[in-house]
Amino acid sequence: MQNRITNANQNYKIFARVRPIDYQQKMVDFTNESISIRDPTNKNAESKIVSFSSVCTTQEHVYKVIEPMLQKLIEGHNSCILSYGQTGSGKSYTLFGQEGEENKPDKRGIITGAIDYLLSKAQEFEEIREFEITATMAELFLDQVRDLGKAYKQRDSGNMNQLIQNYENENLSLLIKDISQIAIRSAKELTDMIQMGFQMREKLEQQSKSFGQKCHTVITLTLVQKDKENQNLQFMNAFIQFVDLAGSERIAKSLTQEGQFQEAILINQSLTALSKCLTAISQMNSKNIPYRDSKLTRILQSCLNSQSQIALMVHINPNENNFEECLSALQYAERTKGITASQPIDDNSNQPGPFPGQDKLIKKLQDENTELKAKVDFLQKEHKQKLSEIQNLLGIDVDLEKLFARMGAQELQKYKIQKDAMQKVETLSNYVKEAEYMIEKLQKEKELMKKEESIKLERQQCKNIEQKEEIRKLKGKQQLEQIEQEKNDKILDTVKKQLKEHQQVIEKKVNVIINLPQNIQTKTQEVQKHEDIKRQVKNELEKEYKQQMDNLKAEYTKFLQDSTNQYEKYLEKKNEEIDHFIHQFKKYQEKKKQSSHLYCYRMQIKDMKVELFELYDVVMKTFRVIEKIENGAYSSGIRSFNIPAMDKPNIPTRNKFKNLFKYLDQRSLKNTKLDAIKEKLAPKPLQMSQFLENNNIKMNLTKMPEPTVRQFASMIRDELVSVLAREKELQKRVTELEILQSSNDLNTLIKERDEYKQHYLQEVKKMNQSKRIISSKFESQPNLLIRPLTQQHSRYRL
Ligand SMILES: Nc1ncnc2c1ncn2[C@@H]1O[C@H](COP(=O)(O)OP(=O)(O)OP(=O)(O)O)[C@@H](O)[C@H]1O
Repeated sequence: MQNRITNANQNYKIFARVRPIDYQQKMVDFTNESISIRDPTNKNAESKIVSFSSVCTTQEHVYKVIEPMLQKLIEGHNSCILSYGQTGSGKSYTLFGQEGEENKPDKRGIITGAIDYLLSKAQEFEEIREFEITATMAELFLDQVRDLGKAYKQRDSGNMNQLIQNYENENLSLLIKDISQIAIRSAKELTDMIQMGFQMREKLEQQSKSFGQKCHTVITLTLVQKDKENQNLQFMNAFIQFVDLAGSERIAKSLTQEGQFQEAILINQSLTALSKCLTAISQMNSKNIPYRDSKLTRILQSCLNSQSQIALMVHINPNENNFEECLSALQYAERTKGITASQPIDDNSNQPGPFPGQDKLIKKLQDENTELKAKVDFLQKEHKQKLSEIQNLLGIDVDLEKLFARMGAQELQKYKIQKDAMQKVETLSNYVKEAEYMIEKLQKEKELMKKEESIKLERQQCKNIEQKEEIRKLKGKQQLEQIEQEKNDKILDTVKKQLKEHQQVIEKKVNVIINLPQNIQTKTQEVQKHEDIKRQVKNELEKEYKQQMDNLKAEYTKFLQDSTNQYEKYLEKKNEEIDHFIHQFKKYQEKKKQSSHLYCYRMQIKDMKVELFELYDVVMKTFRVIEKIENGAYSSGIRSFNIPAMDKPNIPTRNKFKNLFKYLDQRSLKNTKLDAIKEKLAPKPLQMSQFLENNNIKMNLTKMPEPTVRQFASMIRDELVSVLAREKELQKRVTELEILQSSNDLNTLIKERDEYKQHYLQEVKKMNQSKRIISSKFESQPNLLIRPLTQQHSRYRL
C-alpha cells in the first residue's frame, strides 16, 4: 500500500533522513524518494510506503537539497528549515553536524554550509553589493522564549553564573525584539555562538532540576543587502530560520519519566499546531493558517506562509523498537500534505464479522462518543464565551496578544488590569486545552479498547466455530444451540464486565480532571501549613539564639567584673609595696644623711682643732710680742711701754683650758718623739759591697762561673724581695704605732714597741736560718763563704 504525496505549493518541500545504524534491520527500506516501513512484530503486516521530495543519506546530500533555498534567500525570500523526528533520530546532526568537524563537507551541518554559502556570495558580489549577516539563537521551553545568543554576546563579561540565573527566569516577548543580534563575519563566529549557547543551556540543565531537556531551538540568519552601484535602491532584507524541533515521541513514553508529562503535552501541542499550519500552507490556504494555536507557530509566523521557502526534514531512527515513532513521523509528514491515498493507513481488511450482541455494544460506544463530544463542545463554548466576556469587560475589540506586544510603558499601566484578565483567560484556555487533550486521549484509549475487544471477540468467535463443529458432530442440533447460547451469554457477560471496568477507569480519570482545582487548593493549603511551621521554627530558633546571646553577655560581664576586681587587688598590693619601698628608701636616706652629718661634725672638729692651735699660736706670739715691746726688745733695750695688766691678754693656763692643753701635749709629743722614732726606724739604703762586708760575706765574683753568679744573684734578689716585703710590713706597723701614739700614752706605745721588737727578732732569726740553708747549698763553692747573721749584723739598729 502506498500513499502518494501531492502538494499544491511548490515552496514547501518534505525531505526524509534515515539515521544509519550499525546493524541490519528489516523494518525500514528506502529509495531516493520513498521510505517503506513494516511492523517488525507482525510477519504478515503490509509495508507502508511514503514518498518524499528526496530521501537524504549524507550531510552533503542534505546541503544539496537546501541550497536552492539559499539562492532564494539572496533574492530576498524568507526561508525555514524544520528538523523533525523523535529524540536521537539525528535532527541536531543534520543542522549542526559533527562537533569540531565543521570544515569537512561530509560532517558539517547545513547551518555551517549556509553561512559558507552566504559569505562566498558576499565575496562574489563584493563590488556591487554590501552584505550584512546577523544571527540570533533562541529556545522555546514550556512556552518560555529565551535568548541563547546572550552567552556569545556577553562572553567577555565573565559573569556566566549571573547570566544563567537571569536566563532561567527569562521570557522574551513573541516579537523577540530584544534578542541578541550577533554580527557574523566568519563561519567560526557562528559556530562559536551556537556552541556557547548550548554550553549555557547545558549548565542550566545541570543546575536547575526544573529545567527539562526537550525544547525547540531556533537559529535565525538575517541577510541585509545594499546595492553599491545604486545607493537609492532600498535594502534587501530576508532571513532563514533553522528550527531544531523537540523530540516527537509519544506522550506515553514521557509518562514514564516523572515531571515530563506537562513538557510532553506542550511539545506535542506545538508540533500539532505546526502540522496544521504546514497543511494550510501546502494547500495554499494562506488566509486560514492557525498561527495562534501555539507559541512555536507564532514565533515562526514570519516564514510560515505560502511565499516562504519551507523544508520539513523528517528524521527516522530505524531501530526496531521505534516502529511506532517512525510510523508516527511518516504520518506527520503526510498530514502536512494533501493525501490522495485510496485507503487510509490504518485500513484493516481483517475486520471481524458481526457477532451476537455486537450491535448493542456498538450502539453503547457510539452513545458514549456523542456524550463526550457534547462535553467537548460545551467546554469549547464556555471558553469562547469567557473570552468574549473578557473582551466585553475590557471594552476593546482587538487582538489582545498583538495589543500587548505593541504597548509602551505608560499604556502598560493603563492595560495592566486587562493584561491580568488576559493571563487568567490564557490559564483557563490552557486548562481547556488540557481537558481537550485528556478527552482526546480517553477517546483514543476507548478506540484501542474497542479494537482489543473486537480482536478478542474475533478469536472467541473462531473458537466458537471450531467448538460448534465438534459439538455438531457429537451432539444433536438442539443441544448444540443450547450450548452455543450459553457460551455466547457467558462471553457477553465477560465483555459487559470488562466494559464496566473500563468505564470505571474512564470515570476515575475524569474525576481526577474534575478534582484538579480541589487538589491544587489542598496542595496550596499544605504549602501554607509548611510555611507556618517554618515561621514557627524560625521564631523558636531566634528566641533560642537570643537566649544564648544573653547568657554569653552575662558570662562575659561577670568575667569582666572578676578580672577588674583581681586587677584592682593586684594594683592595691603593688601600691602598698611601693609605699613600703618609699618608706624604706626615706629611712635609708635619713640614715645616710645622719652618718654624713657625723662625718662632717668630725671634720669640723678636726678643722676647729687646727684653727684652735693656730689661734693659740697667734695668742702666744702676740703675748710674746707684747712682752718683748715692754722689755724694749724692739727699742734697743729701752723699756718705754708699760701696758696695764687689765689691758694685757691672759696667757691660757692648764687649769682653765684643760682640753686645749691636752691637745697641745699630744701635738708636741707627736712632733718630738715621733720624729726621733721615725729617724731611728727609717731604713737606710745599703750598698751591695757594704752589705757583703757587713755580713762578712767573702766571695770572689770574678772567679765564679757565670751560671753560679746568676743563681746567686737571683737568690739574693729573692731574699731582698722577701726582706723588703717584711720591711714594708714593719713600716705599716710603725705607722699604726704612730697613730696609736697619737691616741695612747707613751708607755703603752713603748710596751708595744718591745713586743714588736721581739717579733722582729724572731723574724730576723728566721731570715738567718734561711741564709744558712743558702750557704750550705753553696758549700761546694770554695770562694763563697756565708756567715750566719747575728743580732749585731741586723740591718736595723734599734
Ligand atoms: N546521519 C548520521 N550520521 C552519523 N551519526 C548520526 C547521524 N544522525 C545522528 N547521528 C548521531 O546520533 C546521535 C543522536 O543524534 P542527534 O543528537 O542529532 O539526535 P536528535 O534527534 O537531535 O536528538 P535530540 O532530540 O535529543 O536532540 C548523535 O551522536 C549523532 O552524532
